[in-house]
Amino acid sequence: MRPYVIVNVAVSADGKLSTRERRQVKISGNVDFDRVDEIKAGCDGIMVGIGTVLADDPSLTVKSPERIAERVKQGRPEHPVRIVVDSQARTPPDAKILHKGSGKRIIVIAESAPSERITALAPHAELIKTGMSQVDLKDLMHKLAETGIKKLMVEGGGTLIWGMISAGLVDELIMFVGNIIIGGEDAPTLADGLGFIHESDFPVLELTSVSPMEKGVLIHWKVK
Ligand SMILES: NC(=O)c1ccc[n+]([C@@H]2O[C@H](COP(=O)([O-])OP(=O)(O)OC[C@H]3O[C@@H](n4cnc5c(N)ncnc54)[C@H](O)[C@@H]3O)[C@@H](O)[C@H]2O)c1
Ligand SMILES: Nc1nc(=O)c(N)c(NC[C@H](O)[C@H](O)[C@H](O)COP(=O)(O)O)[nH]1
Repeated sequence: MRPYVIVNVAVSADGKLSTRERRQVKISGNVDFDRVDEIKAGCDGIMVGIGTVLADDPSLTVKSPERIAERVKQGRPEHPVRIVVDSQARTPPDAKILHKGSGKRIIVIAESAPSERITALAPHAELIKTGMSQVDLKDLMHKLAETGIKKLMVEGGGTLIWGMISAGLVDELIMFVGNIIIGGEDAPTLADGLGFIHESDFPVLELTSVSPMEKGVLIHWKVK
């Protein structure tokens, strides 16, 4: 048992998520941000990797007051449960994700996380421990499903998305491809990590829709 997992990202025309300095870049505009907000509002959880928290300091809250009101009307919390995959508990205790907006936060750590960092984070978030030196994403999905997370959005970055895809944990991939080229062999891409070697291991996608949006293209894929 695991949640239905949607990966949503904005990439440049050359497939990058940000610059090689991991500086956040405006790839899409307000129309796309509103589209992302709608998906987020429809999910029970939203998850990012620690690299994204350190680079962007996102809050990952639902932004539209109407969507928040609709969630509350349905008896759901204002925001999806916010989850950080953070093996060594590096989330800064003053990170926006821990302080902006109401609701539950989960920091997912590995057995080897230093105890003093765990102590610093404990007042701000629920901690889930899984995996020895790195978070065990399969086990995490199982645990999240047990807490009632049925639909989960993953917003990046490239290392976490690779981890999720290579473990066969992604159902849908939604990507906005923008009209800029970022370049740089060290700039994060949609799926970083080690990469597959054998063609037989490549996850195969099924194209479900393509549409022009803002100055780029919105692509929906299903993972077969
Ligand atoms: N354009 C977009 O839509 C978008 C969205 C999110 C992030 N970003 C960008 O992505 C960059 C961050 O990406 P990143 O790759 O450095 O970091 P990331 O956010 O993918 O976090 C990676 C970290 O997650 C942790 N982790 C623990 N267990 C793991 C596992 N089993 N598999 C994979 N990771 C695991 C590791 O500590 C790893 O270093 C930033 O520059 C950010 O701006 C862009
Ligand atoms: N859709 C989209 N277009 C972009 O051009 C871009 N750079 C991102 N990147 C993802 C971004 O990092 C997070 O969506 C915000 O950082 C959320 O942060 P807030 O909740 O607003 O604090 N996303």
